[in-house]
Amino acid sequence: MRILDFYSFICLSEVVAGATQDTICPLSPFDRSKESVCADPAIPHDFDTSQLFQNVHDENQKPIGDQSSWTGPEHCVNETCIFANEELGGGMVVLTNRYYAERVKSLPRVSESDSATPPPFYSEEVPGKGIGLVANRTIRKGEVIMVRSPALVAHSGLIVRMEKGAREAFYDSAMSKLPTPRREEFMNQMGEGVHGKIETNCFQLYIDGGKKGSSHLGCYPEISRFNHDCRPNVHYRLSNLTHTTVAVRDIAPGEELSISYIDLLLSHADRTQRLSKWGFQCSCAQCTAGANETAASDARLKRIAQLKADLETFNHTVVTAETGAELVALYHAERLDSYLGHAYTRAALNFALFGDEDRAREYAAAAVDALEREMGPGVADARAMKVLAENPREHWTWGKRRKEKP
Ligand SMILES: C[S@@+](CC[C@H](N)C(=O)[O-])C[C@H]1O[C@@H](n2cnc3c(N)ncnc32)[C@H](O)[C@@H]1O
Repeated sequence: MRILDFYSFICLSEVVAGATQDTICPLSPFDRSKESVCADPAIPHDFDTSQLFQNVHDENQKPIGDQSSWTGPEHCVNETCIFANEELGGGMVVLTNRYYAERVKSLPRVSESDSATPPPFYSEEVPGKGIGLVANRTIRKGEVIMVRSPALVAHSGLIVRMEKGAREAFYDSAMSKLPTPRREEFMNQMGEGVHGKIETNCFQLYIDGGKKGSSHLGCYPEISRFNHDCRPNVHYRLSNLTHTTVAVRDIAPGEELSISYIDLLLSHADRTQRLSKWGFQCSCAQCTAGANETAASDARLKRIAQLKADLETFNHTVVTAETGAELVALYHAERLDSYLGHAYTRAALNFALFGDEDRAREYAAAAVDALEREMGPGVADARAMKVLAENPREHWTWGKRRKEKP
């Protein structure tokens, strides 16, 4: 049995480029190489509207805006139409078919008031990267920086398939539905025309939990000013349509705020190749380090991949109680601050399997702290780790099967 099978009870989502998997299955903003993780692009044409609210309707959650504040469908090209809401987050347009529009309308409302106020950053030109966000005060690890709803949500497949001329007119019409400040914010983003801005700045979302054809792009104009760093100091998560950014380490005044656009566990060569698809060469400290440092980092990343594979195999004799601790130490050495939740989780479970009570408690408590920062307060994975931290001996993994090597 692979240990991953029972991890999946606890870790509902695997870390995918710094995001969590939810009603929307988010990937990195730009990392289209991972599309197959969530869905393939086919659109459900015949759908039963009685099923629309099945997964997302919750009596206690207000849907995303008053239904009457939505306009559309308008300007339909084949099945793709414009739906707009001037009230939400300063204005939102949704370019999709009727099925997904209904899903979007039923998602919970975003509470932008959870953002840090006044903003703990300013924007300025950063050498070699265009505009970026810079801290205007110390930002503490765990602080929520921004909570935002998108200005534009577009069905990736439908937009790509649209004939270019029709698409331009469609975009013009969509932009006209946004209130002027929101439209200006959107149009100020990097990229040529609306399509270029979508390609450069938007995050991949999977409405409908990754079901076939549910891939959309969500554009958050303020978030799009975050530059990429291979060892970012800010983590983002997407839940429903809400984009939340959180500091993963203390950030000093004057330091640039960064997120990652790609999977951070890739080697230097793979990261470079991945980022080149979006037309830039990464100038972060990790990518511009000397040859020796780059080789040492790549060696650590290789070892991380090996340890993760070993830990996933239930009866693996290579694994000792210390394997998880080594994994966590490597994550720290690599400054993978946005991925610590799962590293600590793996280590805590491994200590429990070996019957080491103190270390299971210690690592499970650290996992709770990291998971809540990365995935949000009270997330199921963190709750599961809390149970382990409180009483390792009662945990179902306690002392099970895995034995120290003689
Ligand atoms: C989402 S935008 C980020 C904000 C952008 N700098 C601006 O002026 O609006 C992504 C673009 O920023 C630039 N960029 C982001 N991170 C970078 C990095 N680490 N190194 C070099 N350029 C970067 C690239 O041009 C990239 O296509």
